[in-house]
Amino acid sequence: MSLPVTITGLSHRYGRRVVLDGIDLAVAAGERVALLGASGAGKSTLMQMIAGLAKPTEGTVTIGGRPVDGPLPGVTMMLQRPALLPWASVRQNVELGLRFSGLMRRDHDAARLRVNALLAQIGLSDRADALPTELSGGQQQRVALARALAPRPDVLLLDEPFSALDMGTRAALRADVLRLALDAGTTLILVSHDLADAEALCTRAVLLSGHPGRVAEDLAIANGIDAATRDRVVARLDAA
Ligand SMILES: Nc1ncnc2c1ncn2[C@@H]1O[C@H](COP(=O)(O)OP(=O)(O)OP(=O)(O)O)[C@@H](O)[C@H]1O
Repeated sequence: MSLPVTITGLSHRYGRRVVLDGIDLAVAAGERVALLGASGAGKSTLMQMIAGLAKPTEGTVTIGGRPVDGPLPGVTMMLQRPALLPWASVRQNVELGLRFSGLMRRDHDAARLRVNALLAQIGLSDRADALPTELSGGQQQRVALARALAPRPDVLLLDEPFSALDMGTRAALRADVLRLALDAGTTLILVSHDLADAEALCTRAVLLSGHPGRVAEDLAIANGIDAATRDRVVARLDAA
C-alpha cells in the first residue's frame, strides 16, 4: 500500500534561526517526488519532520490523513550511510526490516521468501552470510535499500542515499531503487542536490531555495526537462 503525504504551513526554527518557511506540499499516494535544493536549504530538516523524528515549529505533516507526531509504522527512511548492524550478516540485516514489521513472527516462511527475493534483486544472494564490512560501499547501500523495502513500506524516504557512491555504482543503485519502489508500490520522497537523481527516479521535482528555505519550483519531470528549466534549476542547486 502507498499513502499520501501532506505538509501544510510548515515552518521551522533552530533556536532563533528560521530554516524553513511556509512549506505546503501534497504528495499523492504512490507518487515519486524529489526534494531538491542547495546545501542548507532545509531538505534534511523537512525529511526529519516527515519521518516524525523532529517536530516543526509551525504547521503539520500528515501521512494517510494521520498527523505525524513521531515515527509511524509503514514509513521508512534510508540515509546517506547505510547504518547496517556490523555484527549481523547481510541476510540478518535485511530480515531486520521484517522483524520491525512483525512478518518474521507472523509468517516465518513468507519472511524468508521475501528476503531471498530481495537478495536476488540486489544481486547479493551469494553474499547472504557475509558481514557488512566484507562488502563494498555500494553493496552495503544495496543491503540498506533491501532492508528498507523489505516490509513494503507505505512511504519510503531517501535522504541523499547515493551521495557517498561513485558514478557507476550510483547509476546501478538508482535502477535498484526504482525497481524495488515500483515493486513495493511505495510513495517515494527523495532528497538530493543532484538533478540526475531526480530524473532517474521521480516524476516530480520540488526545489527548495533561499534562507529560510521555501518552495521555489514544483516541476513535472516525468517527460523530461527542457533546457531552460534545467539551466535554471542547476543554477539554483549550485547556489550556496
Ligand atoms: N540540529 C540543528 N541545529 C541547528 N541548526 C541546524 C540543525 N540541523 C540543521 N541546521 C541548520 O539548518 C539549515 C538547514 O539544514 P539541513 O540539513 O536541513 O539542509 P539541507 O538542505 O539538507 O543541507 P545539505 O544538502 O547540506 O544536507 C542549515 O543552515 C543547517 O546549518
